[in-house]
Parts: sequence; structure tokens; C-alpha cells
Amino acid sequence: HAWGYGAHTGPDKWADSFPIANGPRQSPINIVPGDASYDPALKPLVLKYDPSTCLEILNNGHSFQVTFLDDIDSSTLKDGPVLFNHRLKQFHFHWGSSDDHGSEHTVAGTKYPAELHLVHWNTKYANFGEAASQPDGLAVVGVFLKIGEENPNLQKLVDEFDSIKTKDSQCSFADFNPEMLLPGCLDYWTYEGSLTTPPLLESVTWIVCKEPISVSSEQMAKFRSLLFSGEGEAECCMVDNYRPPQPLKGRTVRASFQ
Ligand SMILES: NS(O)(O)c1ccc(OCc2cn(-c3ccccc3)nn2)cc1
Ligand SMILES: [Zn+2]
Repeated sequence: HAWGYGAHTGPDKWADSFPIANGPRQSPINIVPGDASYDPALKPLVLKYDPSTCLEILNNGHSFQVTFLDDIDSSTLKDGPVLFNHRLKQFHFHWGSSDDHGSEHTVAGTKYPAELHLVHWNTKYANFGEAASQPDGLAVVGVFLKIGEENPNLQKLVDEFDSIKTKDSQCSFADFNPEMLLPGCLDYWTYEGSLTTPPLLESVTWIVCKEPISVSSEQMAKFRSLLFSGEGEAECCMVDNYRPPQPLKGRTVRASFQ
């Protein structure tokens, strides 16, 4: 399953190997704030992250990712739209080849230059792999990046890029608190969706923050210096690693705010 984001391997081709690509609850989607229904029963998000559970930063050939130790309840997501405790497994990003696009979710058609995904799994299941195949197995928090001030917390990630330039490279990475990547306001939209990359499993409760965080244009340029290609291969810049919005197919998007 050599899937990617290129002309021959990209999102329009994924259904060939992953027929669920045309399923009833695919992600991302275009969020239309006017169509979202405010749900007063939605609780505030409770995100508690422990920087000591940060393990490594890696280039997996699709994005760069920071992975966390998830064998105990130290970095968790509770409440919000979910009924069970979830553990943070990893976070990663999606971005474009220029500052005018790159996010996966869009808001009334607006594209952001990048989008952060904090991936959590429901601890009623044994592990991420088990949870990933259950309809209520995963909860992903999405945070938009908007061009503005340099983000000193993102810079800690950018400073590692020389060590993870090529596919399948990784290095140890410690004491990073992903809480520093969250916006001040945790108002969110939520809907039932899927992984946005193969295997596109329909197991994700999406929690998309309304407020973006900042990233500078120079920092975005450094994201684009990462490579899809492996060491010794023809260099292919890691850009446009996003899936475009998918059909809503009757789903309701709820808002935690009025
Ligand atoms: N972009 S996104 O946040 O929607 C997102 C988040 C997580 C993803 O995991 C890929 C994956 C790994 N596994 C797996 C299955 C069994 C055992 C171990 C791993 N299944 N899917 C993909 C996309
Ligand atoms: Zn993602």
C-alpha cells in the first residue's frame, strides 16, 4: 500500500486500496459555523499532558510526528464530547506548499497554512491499534496554524528538523509539553469522522478548536524543507500532505460554544 500525496499515490487514488475512502464518516470536512448546532451538554475539554512522557520526533514519510509513552494515564484527554478517558499517542501536522493552503479541515471554505493533530486513544481498549478499529476508539484534537508571530513552542520542533529531514529518520526528543501548542480558548466543533490518511478507519471523534495558534512564514518554510523521500533518494519536499474535505453525508457538527 504505497500511498502518498503525489499525482499517482494521492487522496484521489486511496479508494483503490482503501475502499472506506468513500465511506459514510470520512475526514476531514469543511466546517460551516452557521450549520453547526450549539450543544449546551458538551463539556469543556480537559487536556492534561505530562512532558516527561515525550519520547521521540520522527519523519514517517507522510509528516513529522512526536510520539508519547502511553502505557499509563499521564497524558490524557477527558470530557469534551467523549465519554471515556483517552491517552495521547502522538501529534503531527499537515501543511501546504505555500501559506495560503495546507490545513485538512476548512472553516466556511477558509484554508489555513497548517493543522496540528493530537491523537488520543480510548482506554476502554487495550492499545492504539485495538482502539483504531472501533467506532469510538480515537479522539483527535485539531488545531489550525495561522501566519503571524514566530511561535517559540513550534520552534522547539523546527530546531529538530535537521535530524529528521528524510523518511524513516528519528531522534530522541524529551520534555516537550504539547499543552504549549494549544490555543488560549478551547472552544471546539465536534463530529464523528475518520483517520485522514490510510487506513482511513472510521474511529475518530474529531474535536476541532475554533481558535488557531500562530506560526511565522519563516517557520512554515522550514516545515517545507522536510522530505517525503528517504536518504539517498531523489529529494522530494514534504509539502501538501493534506487530504481535502470529504462529503458530510448527513452528519451533524456540534459546537461547544454559542
Ligand atoms: N491524520 S489523523 O490524525 O486523522 C491520523 C492519526 C493516526 C493515524 O494512524 C495511522 C494508523 C496506525 N495504525 C495502526 C493500526 C494497528 C496497529 C498499530 C497502528 N492504524 N492507523 C493516521 C492518521
Ligand atoms: Zn493528521
